[in-house]
Amino acid sequence: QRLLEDETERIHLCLGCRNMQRAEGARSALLHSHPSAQVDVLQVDTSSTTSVLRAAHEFRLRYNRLDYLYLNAGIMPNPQFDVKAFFRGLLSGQVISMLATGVGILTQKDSVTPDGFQEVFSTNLFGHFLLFRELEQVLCKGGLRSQLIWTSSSNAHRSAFSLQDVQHREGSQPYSSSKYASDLLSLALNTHYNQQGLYSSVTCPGFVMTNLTYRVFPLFPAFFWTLLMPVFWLIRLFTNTFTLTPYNGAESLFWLFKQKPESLDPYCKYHSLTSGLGNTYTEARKMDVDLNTSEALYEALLQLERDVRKKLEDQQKTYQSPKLWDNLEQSHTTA
Ligand SMILES: NC(=O)C1=CN([C@@H]2O[C@H](COP(=O)(O)OP(=O)(O)OC[C@H]3O[C@@H](n4cnc5c(N)ncnc54)[C@H](OP(=O)(O)O)[C@@H]3O)[C@@H](O)[C@H]2O)C=CC1
Ligand SMILES: CC(C)CCC[C@@H](C)[C@H]1CC[C@H]2C3=C(CC[C@]12C)[C@@]1(C)CCC(=O)[C@@H](C)[C@@H]1CC3
Repeated sequence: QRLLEDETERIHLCLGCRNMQRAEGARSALLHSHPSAQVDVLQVDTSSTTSVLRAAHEFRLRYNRLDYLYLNAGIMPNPQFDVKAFFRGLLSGQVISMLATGVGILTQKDSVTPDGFQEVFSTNLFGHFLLFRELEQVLCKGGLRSQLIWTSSSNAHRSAFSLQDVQHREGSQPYSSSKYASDLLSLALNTHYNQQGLYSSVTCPGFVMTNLTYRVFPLFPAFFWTLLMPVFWLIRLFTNTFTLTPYNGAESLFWLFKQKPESLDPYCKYHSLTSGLGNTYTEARKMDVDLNTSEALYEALLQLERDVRKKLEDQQKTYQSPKLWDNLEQSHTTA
């Protein structure tokens, strides 16, 4: 919606969604407000490697150029709200930081996908990485610039992430770990791809009322959140991270669309913020990331990618099934 409202650009949108019914709903809503817009849909489930490879194949058949890839899909499954930690936080000097980041008051219960990956890691990070790798040829094309824009979070925290456990099999904060990993990966992608005209950035939409946040209290009806709105507007006087609406949350995603990518700082996260008076703006904040860790994560993801390709090739040989996508056998082993 924010992109289509920008009348200075004539854009062609492709919505990558796992649920086609919802995708068609989103498409119809966009066409209703922008009847002459070009909006396509493409089925993709970022938690499934075969779905990602199939979607990328379909994308390459349909289009020969991609300028912006918004990597937004994300989950925070089975969130557990730690009431004690919340009240401890309220009494401490850290209230604002706790409300802005949610660090320390939320844990999640993760599961394993049929591919054998942790679901949060696969959905929030690895599926996007694989999609990007598959779309490299349409992104890095003909000396033109292109941008990857990750929806990360201020919940991303170094303490939740471990290079020894990149999928976060062991801990109880897979969401924070996956978002910290996206911050690291973005830095590594800038190191490896800027020369080819590809730039990567991370954003945080702030605290937005969406299905993801409603699930924090699954037993409460939706109007519970509406009742809390005056409390949230009050909190907004003390922290600018309560953007609350998806429209406000998308501020930094749109802002990045308008920037020259080479002017962006690879060590910064771009935050959507809303002032006490309700004015929304974007602010760059330095991330707690370093080159060595980002490189190590990048290598680990490349290895996982090789494993996925090998497994699929073996499956195809065993069952002699026809190839579903054309460049599976292409070597992606060099980085
Ligand atoms: N809400 C907030 O306060 C914050 C959100 N974020 C991030 O913003 C992003 C959007 O979340 P938000 O809008 O809040 O949450 P929602 O749950 O409302 O939306 C998540 C979106 O991701 C899609 N999605 C989930 N899993 C997959 C998958 N496996 N394959 C393809 N699409 C998938 C969902 O599709 P479907 O419609 O089929 O469910 C949905 O459209 C996430 O990355 C989240 O981590 C970051 C900071 C704060
Ligand atoms: C009942 C109380 C009056 C209000 C409780 C509010 C909490 C449920 C929210 C306060 C800060 C919120 C928050 C998130 C989830 C819901 C809260 C903890 C996130 C963790 C959601 C996902 C993100 O990526 C973070 C940036 C959010 C940070 C703030």
